[in-house]
This record gives sequence, C-alpha cells and structure tokens, in this order.
Amino acid sequence: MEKQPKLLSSQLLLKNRLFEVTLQRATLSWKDTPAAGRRRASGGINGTLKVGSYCVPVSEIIAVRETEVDSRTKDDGRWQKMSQASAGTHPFAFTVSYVDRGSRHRWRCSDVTFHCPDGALCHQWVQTIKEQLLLLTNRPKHLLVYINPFGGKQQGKRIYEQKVAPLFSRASISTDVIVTERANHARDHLRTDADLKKYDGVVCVGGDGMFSEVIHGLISRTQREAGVDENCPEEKLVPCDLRIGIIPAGSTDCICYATVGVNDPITSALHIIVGDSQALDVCSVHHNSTFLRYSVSLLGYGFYGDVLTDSERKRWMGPARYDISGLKTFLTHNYYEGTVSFLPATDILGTPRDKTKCRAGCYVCQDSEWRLSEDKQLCKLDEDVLDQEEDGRWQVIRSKFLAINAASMSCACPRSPKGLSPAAHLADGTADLILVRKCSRLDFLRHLLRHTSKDDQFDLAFVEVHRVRRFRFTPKHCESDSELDLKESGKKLFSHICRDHPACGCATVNSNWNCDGEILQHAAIEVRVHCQLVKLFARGIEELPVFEDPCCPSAI
Ligand SMILES: CCCCCCCCCCCCC/C=C/[C@@H](O)[C@H](COP(=O)(O)O)NC(=O)CCCCC
Ligand SMILES: Nc1ncnc2c1ncn2[C@@H]1O[C@H](COP(=O)(O)OP(=O)(O)O)[C@@H](O)[C@H]1O
Ligand SMILES: [Ca+2]
Repeated sequence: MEKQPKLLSSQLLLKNRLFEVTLQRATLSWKDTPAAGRRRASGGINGTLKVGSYCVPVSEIIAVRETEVDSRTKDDGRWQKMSQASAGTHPFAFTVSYVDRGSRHRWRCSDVTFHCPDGALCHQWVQTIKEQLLLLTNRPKHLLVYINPFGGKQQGKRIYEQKVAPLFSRASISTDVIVTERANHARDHLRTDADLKKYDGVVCVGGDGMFSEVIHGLISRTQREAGVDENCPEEKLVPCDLRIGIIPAGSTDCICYATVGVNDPITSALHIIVGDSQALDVCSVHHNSTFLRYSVSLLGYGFYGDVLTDSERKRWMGPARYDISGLKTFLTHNYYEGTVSFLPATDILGTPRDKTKCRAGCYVCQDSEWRLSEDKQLCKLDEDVLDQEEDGRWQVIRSKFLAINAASMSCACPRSPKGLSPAAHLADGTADLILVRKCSRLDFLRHLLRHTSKDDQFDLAFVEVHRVRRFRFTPKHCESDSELDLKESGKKLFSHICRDHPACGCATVNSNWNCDGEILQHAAIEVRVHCQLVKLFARGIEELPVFEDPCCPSAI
C-alpha cells in the first residue's frame, strides 16, 4: 500500500512525558518515545496515562486551541504540576478536544494538551489541525435550537445551558435559541416563519413530542415549497434537507435512545457537532383523505393509546405518569374490535423476527437507500403498474385486539432497552405491525414483561408481527362525521362509567391512537411509510466502541 505523507510529526510533551505526535491519514496519534520510559509518569489522559499509543480520527476532534502555559497546567478539571524543567524547555502548548467513548454508547468530550518547545511549532500544529477540521463539510456551523421548558422533568433549559451550549461554543457553532412559549410554537415557526436558509440544522431540546413538532414543521414546509399535497395519501413526499438534532429532555425520549443508544444530552450534542447523519422513515397518517399526523416511532392503538390518554391527565407527575397509567390500563384490560388491512413489504432483506439489529451503517437500510435512488428513476407509468400489483397483495385481519402497534423503528427506550420491535430498522421504508389479540391478563403480562428481557415477545400464540409498507385500521364501530359527534357527546358518559368501574368490562367502544406520544382524533386511519424522509444528527447505535475495535485502538 502506498505510504501517505505525514502532515506533521513532532516530539511533544504530554504530562511531562515525551510523545511522538503525528497527524497523518486524517488521524491524530501520539505514542510514547523510547526516551519517555526514563521519565517519571505523572497522570495523563483521564488521569492515568498508560504507556502506549493513542489515536483520534480528525472527524472526532471537536476543537483545537493554543493554551496558556503556566508552571502548573490545568487538565481534566484538575491542576497538574508541570516540572520547572518541562515548563522551561516546552513553554508553548495547544489543547485538542475530542470525542472519548465511555460505556454503553455514552460519549464525552476529553482534552489532551501537548507542550511544544517553540511558539512557531505550536502555532503550526493548531493551524494544521484547524485546516483539517475545515475540510469536514458535513459539520453544522449555524443551528436553530428550540427548547421545551416543560418537557420531562422541566429541565430542558438548564440541560441546554449547562451541558450543550458550552460544547457548541467550543466547536464554534453559532445558534439562534427559541424557548417555546406554547405547544406547537416550534412547529408553526418552522412551518412558516423561520428563515431556514440560514441554518445547517434544527435542534430540539425535549422529548418525542418536541421532536414531533419539529418534523411536522419541516415536512409540511418542504411539501408546501415543492407543491406536494399532504392531504393526498398517495403522494410521494419530498425528503427534508435540514438535519435534526435531539437533545433528550423529555419523558420517554424513545427517538433519541433508538438512534443513539443512550439518552444523554452530552452524547447527543457531540453527535451534532461531528455532523453525523442518520436517515429516518416517517409514517404519514390519514383519515378519509385528510392528513392527520406523521409518526417516526410508535403508532399504538389499544394499550399504548389508552396509556397515553390516561397519562395526559397526569402530566403534572412528569415521566412517572406513564408508570401509573400503564398499570391502570393493564388492569382495565380493554380490548377493541376492528379490521386491520396491510401491505406486506416483500422486496426487503430483513424480517421482524430475524434477530438482526439495526446498527450504524446497517446494510438493510443501505439496501433500501439504494432501492430508493433506483425508484426515483421510475416513470409514472411504472408506478401505476406497481400500484395495481400492490392491490392484490393486501392482507386483511378482523379480530378483537388488546393492542395494535406499528413501530417504524425499534422503539427502544430506558423502559424497554430492546424496544417494541427489536429487529425494526430506522431507514428501511417499512414498519413492523404488531397485533396483540384478546387474551387473558396473565398472558398479556407475559407479553409485556418480555419487552424487558431476552425472551421473544412475538413468540406467543396471540401475537403476530408483519413488516409492512402500508396499513389501514377500521374499528368495528367506525365513525362517520356524525357518529364522531355522537361519540364526542357519549364519551364523557362512557369514560365516567369505565373510570369508576375499571374491572366491570364495559369497554369503551374505541381506543385512541398514540402517535409518537400525541393522541389522534380518529380511530379509522390509513398509514403509509415514507422511506428516509428526514435526517438526524445521529449515526445509529454503534456496534462496538472504537477502543474495542482492533482496526483503530485508542489505547494499545
Ligand atoms: C410490566 C412491564 C411492562 C413493560 C412494558 C414496557 C414496554 C415499553 C415500550 C415503550 C415504547 C415507547 C414508544 C415511544 C413512545 C413515545 O413516543 C411516547 C411519548 O414520549 P414523550 O414525548 O417523551 O413523553 N411515550 C409513550 O407513549 C409512553 C409509553 C409508556 C408505556 C408504559
Ligand atoms: N412552551 C410549551 N408549553 C406547553 N407545551 C409545550 C411547550 N413547548 C412544547 N410543548 C408541548 O409539550 C408536549 C410534550 O413535550 P415533550 O418535549 O415531548 O415532553 P414529554 O416527553 O415530557 O412529553 C408536546 O406535545 C409539545 O408540543
Ligand atoms: Ca423502518
């Protein structure tokens, strides 16, 4: 293999030990020089500097800056004594901030300070690393940030100001920050007012509801500008250009957890800074050719719809509302009758029970991306032929259901680290349709408990799962507009009876759909998955931390 020229290589001091520091092949590396063995080790990276070598890809460097040198230097928040001799021989220094991987997908920003014998060399190092960083065109420079001050435990503003803003400023990212004043503030601002040309991305600080606001604003704006009618379920939607970052500060934070692997504001901020990109499927939901909402995680009728409806009355409890409402809904044990029709996804690589996990660089999602670009070249005539073929493949199931769940992604979250559908993919253009038929409370509990263990939640006689591109649901008591009015007036009576007699079995006629944590107004819906309609500042869950990867060990 042809040897790449070194951009820079110098012997520099790090924690009073001499290191061979090299910038080559888009990687910054430093390794002990033989002479270093004779020096006394005194602390190091994260406090313990092991003998060996280290490397950081330039793509994971957050920033570089010249550092003032004192005979004492501050590193990792602690004052380190620098020997008078080192301060004398290496009086100039620069600090590199980089992504350091912790356990369980958690990222941290670490600093390493190199001491140089002269100012010109120090300046050359800083300039060369800065030039390399400028070549990374995928990194955002200007972001629009929305903070929901009332999401989760109402810590959104504090989380952003204390944990995220300092990192953005270290990475020279400028921001326009809007603290929302009402529900749908962010959605409406994005839909009509925001000057989106100014930004490289949009960040939301909050939960799944806040993310939902942002995608609704961005998708609607994109369709309007492209002349696409959102009310038409058959329309092919135009993908959004701007990437979205999620700083988790909500109650469930499922979208963050399922795309990053952890709900941690610092980790998410670092994924934004390094300019990661992860496409996401989006479901459009219609009722009688009227657009209702978009969903990227869970569309749940029956159990999850009822949990959400009940929990909305308990918002004051914060995230604990879901546990109380979950228990109550489980005990109530309502089932709902209706017809589910769906179009199975046949031309894809995965199945909902194949035990594969969607991970960073997922080949199933890459295959779908490739098909998507091929599809774009199809002419209208071909699309009509495909539509006719589709008509023959719809399947219909009429039954009594405890839950109907459509998961466009795994829906992993701290409550269920493997999620509602562990093998679902973030960007394959499909959703996993999970049908839980009427069964005993004990059986349903077995099914629910399996979301928290290694056991297969689909390996039960009353549960089935299908990977679908589209589906429809019609409740047995299907509401026309006049029936809907009737239902509205009758609802109070029904819900009164059922709340007073949770075990009486007088089931409400219809449940509600839980659409990424928002309640839908209609029970009869039709749903279509749009492959890779939006993009996140994320990369999917990483399989192994890089330091466990033999190809690029950070510490050997
Ligand atoms: C007896 C043990 C039962 C364990 C069952 C655990 C199953 C949990 C699966 C949860 C899937 C969550 C899918 C995501 C939903 C969110 O979009 C939604 C809104 O989130 P946010 O805006 O952050 O509040 N959250 C929910 O609907 C909560 C569902 C909780 C169900 C117990
Ligand atoms: N300033 C605000 N006042 C009231 N509601 C808001 C505000 N900003 C956003 N919301 C709404 O709050 C709801 C919950 O937000 P979210 O951030 O998802 O928190 P949680 O995860 O706790 O539900 C969403 O429906 C969102 O539209
Ligand atoms: Ca999917």
